[in-house]
Amino acid sequence: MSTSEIDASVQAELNRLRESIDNIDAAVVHMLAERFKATQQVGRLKADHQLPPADPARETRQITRLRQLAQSANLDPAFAEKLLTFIIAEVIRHHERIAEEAGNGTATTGQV
Ligand SMILES: O=C(O)C(=O)C[C@]1(C(=O)O)C=C[C@@H](O)C=C1
Repeated sequence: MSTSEIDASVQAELNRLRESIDNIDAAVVHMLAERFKATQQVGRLKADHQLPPADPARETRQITRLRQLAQSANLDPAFAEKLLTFIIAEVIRHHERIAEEAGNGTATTGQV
C-alpha cells in the first residue's frame, strides 16, 4: 500500500503522532546539548586538577538511579542503561581529548 492509499483519518492520526515524535526528538537533542555543555565544563575542571576522565563509582550510582527511574516510567531499564553508557562513553572521550590538549593525558580510571 502506498502513502497515497492510506485512509485520510489514518493519515491524520499518523501525522499527529509524528508531530509529537518530532517535538520529543527536538527536546532530546536540546537536552543532550545542555548535558554536553555541562560535561565539557566537568572535563575542563578535571583536566585543570589532574583528575581522571572517568569515575566508575559515579557511573554505577547513575546507572542504578536511571534503571529505577526507567522502571517507574515503564521504560526498559536495560535500554536506559545502554543509552546512558553510550552517552558517558562519548563524554569520557571528550574528557580525554581535553586532558590531552591540556598536556596531561591521564589513564581513564586513574588507576595505576
Ligand atoms: O561526573 C563526572 O565525573 C563526569 O565526568 C560526568 C560523567 C557523565 O557523563 O555523567 C562522565 C564520566 C564519568 O565517568 C562519570 C560521569
